[in-house]
Amino acid sequence: MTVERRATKDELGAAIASALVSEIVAAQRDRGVAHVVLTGGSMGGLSLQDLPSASGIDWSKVHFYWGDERFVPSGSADRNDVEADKAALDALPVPPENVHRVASSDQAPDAETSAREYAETIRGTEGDGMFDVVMLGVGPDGHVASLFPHHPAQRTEGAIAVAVHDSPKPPPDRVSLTFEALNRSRQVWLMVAGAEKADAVAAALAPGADRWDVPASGVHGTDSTIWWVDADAASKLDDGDGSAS
Ligand SMILES: O=C1O[C@H](COP(=O)(O)O)[C@@H](O)[C@H](O)[C@H]1O
Repeated sequence: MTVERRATKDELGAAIASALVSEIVAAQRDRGVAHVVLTGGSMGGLSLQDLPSASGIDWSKVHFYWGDERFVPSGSADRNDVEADKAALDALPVPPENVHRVASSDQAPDAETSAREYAETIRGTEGDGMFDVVMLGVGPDGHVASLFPHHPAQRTEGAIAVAVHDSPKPPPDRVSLTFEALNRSRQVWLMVAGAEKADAVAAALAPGADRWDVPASGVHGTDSTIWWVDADAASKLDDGDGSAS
């Protein structure tokens, strides 16, 4: 596990965006194709800012997914894919069939159907659910994707995606990748900026942290786990080894 610190949110976003381009290039070099999971929230758009100007990427060999999605109508400002479209996807020559969106409330009768369809899509891609990079925002309560503290959806086993109801953060109905699916990624990046997240970062990185209490503590890449934090989010960590002060 590595903690990558930058002074400001903008510097953090720039560093992540540049690293993402490098990882897509590396995945294509090593395996011919890149599978990247996007996030919504405050870091979602910033993490994608370098993609439109990136060189050396074969866009026909990049697949995009989302770690979670809000179960609302297509095009709603609440959808995580709307922000990603604006930030980068609209400007990229990625084949639409490589952009694996979670079905919205006008496309699926309920979040359970949407989650099932999303899982089938993921299972059917070349990566077979093995992602190269999963990018995750972290909420002030320590949630990642739509896996919230003490919410039963966290405990889903044997599934790639789960319907989430009664989310403590609106909107209440969502679809999320499960811990099992998130943890099949080569790299997991947790991206956090702001003083209001400092307690969550410290709690997630504290020895013995329990994912039931702090979901962000329960996601790990098979190759690496990187906590990308700005100075405010890192303010309750000690001198940089990742443990809480
Ligand atoms: O609801 C969500 O929240 C998290 C964190 O969002 P932030 O605005 O506090 O950064 C986000 O990562 C997730 O994708 C989203 O659905």
